[in-house]
Amino acid sequence: MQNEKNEVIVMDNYFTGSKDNLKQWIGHPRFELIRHDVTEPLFLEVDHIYHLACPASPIFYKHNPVKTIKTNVMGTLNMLGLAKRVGARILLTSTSEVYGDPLEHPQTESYWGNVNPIGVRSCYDEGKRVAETLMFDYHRQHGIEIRIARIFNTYGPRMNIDDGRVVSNFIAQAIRDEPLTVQLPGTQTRSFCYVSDMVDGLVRLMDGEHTGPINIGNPGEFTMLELAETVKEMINPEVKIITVENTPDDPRQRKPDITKAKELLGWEPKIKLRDGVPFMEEDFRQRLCVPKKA
Ligand SMILES: O=c1ccn([C@@H]2O[C@H](COP(=O)(O)OP(=O)(O)O[C@H]3OC[C@@H](O)[C@H](O)[C@H]3O)[C@@H](O)[C@H]2O)c(=O)[nH]1
Repeated sequence: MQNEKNEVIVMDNYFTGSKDNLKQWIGHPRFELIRHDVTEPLFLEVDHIYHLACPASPIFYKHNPVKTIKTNVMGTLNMLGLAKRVGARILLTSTSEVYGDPLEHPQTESYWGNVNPIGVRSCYDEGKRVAETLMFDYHRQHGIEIRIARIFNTYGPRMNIDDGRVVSNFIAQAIRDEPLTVQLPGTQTRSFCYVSDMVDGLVRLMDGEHTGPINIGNPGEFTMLELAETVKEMINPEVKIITVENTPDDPRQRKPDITKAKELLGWEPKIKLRDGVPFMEEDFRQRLCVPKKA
């Protein structure tokens, strides 16, 4: 895929995305960039649609929950309408949040989840659940070719430094000599996937024969205290770790079962957290203009 001569059209409303991350492609003969909000219809001729639109950091998606659910419902309807009109294959990036606060561990794709329908996270987790429903209804009713990835926590260079998710927060805090803020109780777990592994999984899913849903995530599981200790040890052994209040409905555990991804896509993550953190540290140090201490 990477070396194919595809023409790529990127659509972004820049609510959380940045032009800076795209500037290297501007002017490329096979690249186009459109400022557009997915909640409005779009008419284009395409054969593959990667539907990734939606803020993914809890602080951003909770900032304007009505807009978040519109993005998931109207945005997905608009992209499915486009897929139907031009006969394109469409991939939805769903989320591990469809499992809510899971009572099964690790999470397999057949688990239906434990989700609060009226909570502060519902705009995102219920939004992505209805987006999955829309995908399957268009598939069954109109024969649209669909792919659904359930993405687990992902991190990597060029994330917004103030994104608010835990890996970027801890790395930025360690670089700035600020205490690492572990939200209570600190024993909650997450499994972190490096961005290049994630992209590889999404491309394999799009190009393969299986609709999904398929979990794409790294099964290496950490408590938030362990993550803070790891970042402290790797970036700034002097930094403090403090505990702070958590937010409602924070899932207590999360780890993908990736048997399906391995068997159906031949996909497995390659980069462990300890290998990925230094890449992100280097990028954040450059952007924050804080060189590594000698
Ligand atoms: O500074 C922080 C930020 C977060 N945390 C904790 O770290 C854990 C992870 O929180 P994040 O905000 O990074 O991400 P969450 O797991 O809550 O949500 C994410 O889940 C999977 C994706 O689909 C989405 O990107 C996002 O919704 C939570 O338990 C949170 O309480 C901290 O301890 N300190």
